Order: sequence, then structure tokens, then C-alpha cells
Amino acid sequence: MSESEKRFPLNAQDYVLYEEVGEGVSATVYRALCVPVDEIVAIKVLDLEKCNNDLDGIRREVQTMTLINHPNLLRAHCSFTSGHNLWVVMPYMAGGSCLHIMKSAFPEGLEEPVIATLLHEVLKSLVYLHDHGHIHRDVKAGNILVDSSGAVKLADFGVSACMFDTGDRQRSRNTFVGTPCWMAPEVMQQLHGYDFKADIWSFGITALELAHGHAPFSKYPPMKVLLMTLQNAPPGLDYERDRRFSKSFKELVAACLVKDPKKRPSSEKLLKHHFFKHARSVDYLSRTILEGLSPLGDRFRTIKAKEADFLVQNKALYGDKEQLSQQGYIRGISSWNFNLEDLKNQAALIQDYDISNIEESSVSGKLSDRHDEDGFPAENPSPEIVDQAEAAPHFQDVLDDNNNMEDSLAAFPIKSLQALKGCFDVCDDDEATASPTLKVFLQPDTEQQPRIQSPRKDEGQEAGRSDIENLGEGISQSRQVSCLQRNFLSGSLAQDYAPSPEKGLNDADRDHLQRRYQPQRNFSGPLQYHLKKDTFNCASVEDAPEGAVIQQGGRFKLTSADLSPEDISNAPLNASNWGYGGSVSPSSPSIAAASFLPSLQYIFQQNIMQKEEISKLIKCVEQLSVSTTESGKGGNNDPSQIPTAYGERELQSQLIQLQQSVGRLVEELQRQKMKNVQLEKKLNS
Ligand SMILES: Nc1ncnc2c1ncn2[C@@H]1O[C@H](COP(=O)(O)OP(=O)(O)OP(=O)(O)O)[C@@H](O)[C@H]1O
Repeated sequence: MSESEKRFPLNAQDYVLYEEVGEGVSATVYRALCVPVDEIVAIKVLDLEKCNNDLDGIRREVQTMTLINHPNLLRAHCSFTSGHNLWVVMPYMAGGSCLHIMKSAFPEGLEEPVIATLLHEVLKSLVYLHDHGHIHRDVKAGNILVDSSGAVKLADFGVSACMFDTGDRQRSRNTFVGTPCWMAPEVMQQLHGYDFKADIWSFGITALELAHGHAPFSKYPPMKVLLMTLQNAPPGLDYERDRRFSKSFKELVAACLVKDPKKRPSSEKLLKHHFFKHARSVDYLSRTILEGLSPLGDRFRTIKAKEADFLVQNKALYGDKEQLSQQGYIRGISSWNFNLEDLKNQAALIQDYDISNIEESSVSGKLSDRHDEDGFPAENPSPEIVDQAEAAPHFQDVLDDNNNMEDSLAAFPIKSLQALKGCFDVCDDDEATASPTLKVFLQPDTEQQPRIQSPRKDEGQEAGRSDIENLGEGISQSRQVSCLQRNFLSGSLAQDYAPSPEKGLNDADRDHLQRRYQPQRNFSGPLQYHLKKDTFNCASVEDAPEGAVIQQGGRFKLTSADLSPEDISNAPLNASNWGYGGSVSPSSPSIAAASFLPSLQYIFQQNIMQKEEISKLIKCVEQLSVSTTESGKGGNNDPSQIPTAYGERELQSQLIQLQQSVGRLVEELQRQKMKNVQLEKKLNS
């Protein structure tokens, strides 16, 4: 019987669920047997009751999955409801996702011919989707599935959108959706909406993910990922570090990761890139990446156990909710319930200097000759060169931009993804929903319980968790993940963090945690930010080496090396009172003291500047008075004899103005002094 002739039943009784093979934010995926057809399938089970206002989104996902027809896209055989669950029956992809494959066997990433083959297959699916007006919006290794023969299919249309949408649906393309590390800058920025070029960016990030085993910035909390994506030069393959990869691969990545979406190639054009000459057959994939892998269910259980272990290790750090949310982040789930307050909190904890210290390779300056050829047929220009250079922001700009972080965030139309999903439309309208081609059958009255069963022995796979409770448990877990508000980098945890040397934490995990908490181990971090935001609204960077910028804002820049001891002793504040020059002891009261340091430094510099201004003004006034006196000494009191350029009245009015501004500056100086005194008092107390 050919695939198209097979009729997959719309009744849960006709399926036997085996082990769990995947878990997303909204669903659990099982390997299953379709009894009448005698075929192993995958069934994605979504609890509709727990999806709240997301039903529309789910309906569209299923609709897309049923209507699409391309060998590289995961198409649903059928879907139906069973009790309060929606079952989506699809081909079983025994290799699992590329993410799972890498986690199990290639933690450092895949070989280039494998990457070329995988990306080639994915790109063909994108060409099809884009041709049909769809943006996938969630291209990543976790959504690239491989079957037992090595065939590659792009999955998960949960957040896809249609370019032809209008009205509210069109506006959904202005929403913040996807997974942060893979998200294109224009999707984050929310300025002009975005189009299918957003998928090209995610495709480029996926290429890096396959090359390194993880996406760029994946170790950072989402807020920081946003910042880095927006403010740093696009990530790329490094000439030195990624020596094992070819020039054409580097060029392909660079072509996709251009910040200006207009300068990114279309999927069709990208398909002609000479990198894909390295692509091989899918047999090659099955030989190279699938051979020797244990069954998907086993791998999934192992990965899940590792994650659980990792979370148990860190229970002290997170509340239960945060644990689950963290788990979601580790897995790279698609759906982020971005919460404005959380984002702001995260922004508040980001240390400016961290941004300049990104370990991920930034393209700028490293691939100087990577644009010699652009990897496309000769007629294609390579506009990315200029763009990449422009994209690398000056450190000053980064700092200035950080000052506006709160404003930028306020401008983000951030909603919970659950609420957003209702807007994630595919290119249907209500009539299309009733189209005869649509095989979505809702049977709200059926109250069938799914049969979950251990696999039959002849299938040679070990049974996974296989009772009805497992189903419920799996679903409730995914629900928990989706409903959580993320609260990363809660400052209060910083002091408590003591990594356990015990079981289960691999290097990557440890590294992840260390990075996550690095800013907090720096005791003055969070307070520093609040002070500079609330009190002075200027950027300051502390804990900087000698000569590093200690205050930078507007157009002036002062480094710690610029401050002479004389300046300090002349300062309106007694320097010794506020421990300038590292006299702050590391005991706990000095944590507060240290946190005042940048503020005091700021006031101190303000005072110096004002002093300079006053001296200049005084000099100016003196000169004017001298010239007036000299004119007077000339013995000529006749007003007509006063130099024409300076009439006496003009001089007098200038003098008055100058006196007024001196007065204002003196007042300002007094105010600053008062502030200093208050801060000093606080400091002493
Ligand atoms: N047909 C399939 N065959 C094998 N495994 C599958 C199949 N479909 C999905 N999976 C596995 O289940 C996981 C979750 O599925 P899916 O991505 O569809 O759920 P989701 O809730 O939309 O997830 P996400 O968090 O990415 O939005 C996938 O990452 C994959 O590992």
C-alpha cells in the first residue's frame, strides 16, 4: 500500500502508545503503532484544556502540518481529539532531532559534509515554505528530524506564520516569537515587522549550532542573548578556531548572518551557494550519524535524566518553577513567555563589560577575506562585507545603548506566547478551515483513553514509561514549563551559589552555571546598575582594570588612569572617606560601600568639570573687566571712543550673564555637595 493510499484512523483505540520520544513546550511525543495500518508512527499529544487561549494556534499548526506537501517537511498523517487531548499522527522519525543526535553522540558538533547534507535538505524545505508564503520562524537543530534511512524533515509549525496574512494575522508578524538564540535581530527589534528572511538568519544560526554542538550565546540568559544579537557583530565561524571548516561554509554562514534582512539571500538563492556542492545523499547521513545510536526512546530518557540531574544539583538556586523554566531554556524550547518585568530585571543585572567580553566568535575583523567570493554564482554581489563591518558597534555605542535598554524594552510588544499563539496564522481563512483537503477532525464528544503499552517484543525496543500516568505527567510538565514566568539571574541567589562537585554536572553544565552567575559573584553588579539607573542615569563600568573606563556617558570619557592623586585630594569629597583606590575592604558592610563608589566617582568628576567651567568663566570675566578698565585708563570717557566691537552696554550685559551662569554653577555645586554629604552619611551609617 502506498503512503497516500494508507488511511490512518481517527480513533485513539486504533493506536498503541509506546515510549516517550520527545517533549516540547506544548506537547509530548510518543512512538506508537497504528494497528489497522500496521505502521510505527509518532503521535504528538497536546492537552487542549491546558492550552488556554492557544487553540487557534494549535489548529493552525495542525492545519499547516496537514496541508504541506514536501519531502523535507514533516507532514501529519491525520489528527483528532481524544478526550481533552489532541492527537497529531505523523511519520516516526527514528533518528530524532539533530539536537538529540548531537547531545547523544556529537557534543562538539558535526563534520562539514554531514552539516552540508543536513542544511541542504532543510533549505529545500524552506524554499518550498517561502514559495508558499510561509515563514517557519523556528528553524533550529531541535526541529530538524531524521528518520531511520537518513531522510531529513523540518518539523514544528507551532509558531509559523503566513506572509499573505492581513489585519491581526499580519500583525502577528510583528510579534516576538521564536527561540532567542535563533531569533533574527529584526524579530527582536519589532520595528518594521519581518519576513521570510528571518528564517535565513535562524538557518545561519542553525549552521553554527550544527558546527559547534550548540547555538551561539546559548549559555547566556535570554535577555543577554537579545542584547548580544542586537548590539554585537553577527556571530560567525572563526578563521582560527574553526580551521576545520571550509571557506565556503564560512561564507555561507556569513551570508545568512547579516543584520540587515534585505542583504540576506533568499532561500532559493542560498540553495545555489557552492557550499552545497559538498552535500551528499541521505544514505551518507544514516551511515555517519545514525549508526551505533541507541533507540530514540532510550536516548531521550538519558538526556532527560541528565537534565533532571542537573536541575536537582541546582535546586538550591531555583525555586521549583525556576527549575522548570531553566530546564526549558537548556532544551532550547521554542516558546518564550517573555515577561516584561523579568526582562527588565535581567537587563538590570547585565554588566556592561560582559557585553564586550563575549566568548562567541564575532565575525568582524576575523574573516577578512571571507567575502572574496560570496559563494554564489558569479553575478551575485557581496554587500555583506560592508554590512558586517557596520554591524559591529563601538563599545561606546554599546554602553549608550544600554542606557536606553529600559525604554527599548518598554517598546517591545511582549506578550505571553500562549496568548500570541492565537495570532499565529497560516495562510488560511475561515473558509479554508472547512476545506475538503483539511484532515483535521475534532471529536469533542469522544472520551477515549489512550492505550499506552509497552512495545511488543518483536519490535526489539525496550519499553519506556508506558502507563496512563506517564501521559498525564508528561503533559502536565510541559504545561508547567509553558506557564512559568522566567526569573533568571535573581540577584539574591548570587551569594548562595556554590557549585556542587557531585554527580551529574558535566563541563558544559558547569560552565553554563558559572557563566550565569559570574555577574552576581561580582558583588557590586546589581546595585551598581540600580544606582546608575535611578540616580544618575549614566553608564558606568567598574571592576575595570587600570585605565579602563570608569565613567562614560554623553561625549566625555574618563578613565581611572586619568585621575591624578591631586585631582582626588582636590575633590570636594574626602577621597579616603569613600575608599577610592581599592581601600574598600571585602567584608560585608563594604559591599554597600563599594556599591556607592561609582556614584561618588561620578559626583567627583562632575565637580571637577564644574570647577573647570567656573575657572574658565572667571578668567573670561577677568579679561573682559581688564579690557574695559584699559579702555577706561586710556583717559577717554567718551562713549563714542569705546571700541566699536564692544560697546559698554554689551560688555555689561555679558558680564551680567556670566555672573548669572557663575551663580547657577555655584548653586549646582552646592547641590552636588549636599548630595555628597548625604551619600557620605549613608556610607558611614
Ligand atoms: N515525528 C517525530 N518523530 C520522532 N520524534 C519527534 C517527532 N516529532 C517530534 N519529535 C520529538 O519531539 C520533540 C518535541 O516535538 P515538537 O517540537 O513538535 O513539540 P513542541 O511542543 O512544538 O516543541 P517546541 O518546544 O520546539 O515548540 C521534538 O524536538 C523531537 O525531538
